[in-house]
Amino acid sequence: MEEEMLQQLRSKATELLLREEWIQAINVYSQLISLCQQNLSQPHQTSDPADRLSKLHKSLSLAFSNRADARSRLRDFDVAIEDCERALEIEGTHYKALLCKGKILLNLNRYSDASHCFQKALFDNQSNGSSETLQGYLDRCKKLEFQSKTGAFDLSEWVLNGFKGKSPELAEFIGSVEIKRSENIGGRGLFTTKNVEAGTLLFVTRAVATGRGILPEPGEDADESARLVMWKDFIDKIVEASMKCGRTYRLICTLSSGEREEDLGVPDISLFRPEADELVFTKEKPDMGKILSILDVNSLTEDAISATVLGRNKEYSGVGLWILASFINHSCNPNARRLHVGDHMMVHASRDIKAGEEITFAYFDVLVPLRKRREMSKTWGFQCNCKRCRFEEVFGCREELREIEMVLEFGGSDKGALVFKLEEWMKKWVAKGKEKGYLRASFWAMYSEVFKSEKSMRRWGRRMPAIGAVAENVAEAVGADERVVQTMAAEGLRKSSDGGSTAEMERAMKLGRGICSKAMKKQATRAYLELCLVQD
Ligand SMILES: C[S@@+](CC[C@H](N)C(=O)[O-])C[C@H]1O[C@@H](n2cnc3c(N)ncnc32)[C@H](O)[C@@H]1O
Repeated sequence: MEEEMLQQLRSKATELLLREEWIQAINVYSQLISLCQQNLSQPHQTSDPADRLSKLHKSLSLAFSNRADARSRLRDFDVAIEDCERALEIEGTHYKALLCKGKILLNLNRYSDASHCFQKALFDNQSNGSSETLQGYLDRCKKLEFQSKTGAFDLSEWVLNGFKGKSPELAEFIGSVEIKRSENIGGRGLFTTKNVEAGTLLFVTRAVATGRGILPEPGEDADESARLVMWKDFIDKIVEASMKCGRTYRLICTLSSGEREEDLGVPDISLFRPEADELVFTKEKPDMGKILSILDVNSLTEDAISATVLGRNKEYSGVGLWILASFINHSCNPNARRLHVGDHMMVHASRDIKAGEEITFAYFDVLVPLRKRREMSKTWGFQCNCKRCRFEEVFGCREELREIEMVLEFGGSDKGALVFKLEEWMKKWVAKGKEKGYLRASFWAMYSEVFKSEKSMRRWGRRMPAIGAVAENVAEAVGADERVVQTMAAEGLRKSSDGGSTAEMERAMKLGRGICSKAMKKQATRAYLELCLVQD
């Protein structure tokens, strides 16, 4: 009778599991678990009590590990791991429980803990015939653990194959960075702990959640509702992740909700290392209001100017929450950029950064004059307080710059003449290297137009600094930018096809590091830059 009831529940649960009806399967496994526990606590008249106990224990451990599997499919990792632990308390090398726990830990980026589970599972009798699968998981753990310890990522093959196939699997990685108070900008910010070269990866992090969709052109009727659907989906996913994972919610709560940033605590960077946390799961009921205001301040869109989305159809728009990246402040002379690969964000230096310098990226376009940047930072809810803005605040009142802005706004003048004038004024004002870079960046649109026009170059080229020098100066001041590198690479490609110098191409390649990061080797960087030129 006892066995009959257990068997009925087991068959029903297996069927639900096979049909991938996870919630119902979890319910039936919960009933099975209760029944096993009840039976274990009640003595029973039987000819072989030891055999009965052993069968009940087997049923119980299997039920726990199957419920863990169903829970993990719903990404309910905290409770799924608890189930694995309970199965393993009964049977220390339970194959299914170890496999499930290993997969969850791999998903939580705890590579060495996951590896430990897969190793142990290899020794279980039931692993016969599955050693290849386990070896596959062990190889993945090894590769990801290496990436997470060294920051040695390589996207070259994928880039050179034209982003065909699945995007490469990436580990999470935290390089030489720390969170500190930002004296210059305010609130907290992310800082380097040693000198880093342009292209160096600073960290790689996976989104808590993303929302993606194909949005109609801005202004079209359907635009607003498509955007709302994407945001709603994104917010729902964040709330779900906060409810299911105590650690995720705790980390989200370290972020700014935009108020009194100066009073917020400064979390230690180790908090963000997945392996640093003990597997102790305390649940807190997520506060919806708090989550919404945090998302308001910290959500990032993938199509920002300092971001490059690799390997996805450009028509897709995406929004996401990447926790560590949320500590990065905006600057109009940024020194970092981000690459998006699937749900991972790879943040790298877009120019050389000194130890102790704040890491910043551009929330909005910084290749525009101060007045435009002021408007944009206002829509972000802050007044930019960066070094470049402070410098241009003083220079910005110069009548000569106003004149250029007016002409640019209303059009009509020879841009070559304007560039020439600005260059002459900068000489008169004795502007230093970085300062020249700031002003050239502010008026990049006009420089670019001139460099791209053969007619303008014939007329003004000899009286202006070369594209290579201007581009390097701008990149030194505001970090490498795709548009600047593209203008230089275009000139390089044009000259090389004429059989001329490729010095511009070489310089573009050097700056390309600041765009592509060291995760792309030389050939891949070149292929990527050429691809950008074709698409331009
Ligand atoms: C994503 S958070 C950046 C980290 C934040 N400072 C913190 O302490 O958590 C964005 C917020 O930081 C502040 N912020 C970022 N860049 C800034 C800038 N250039 N000038 C002034 N405030 C800035 C604004 O309050 C903005 O809403």
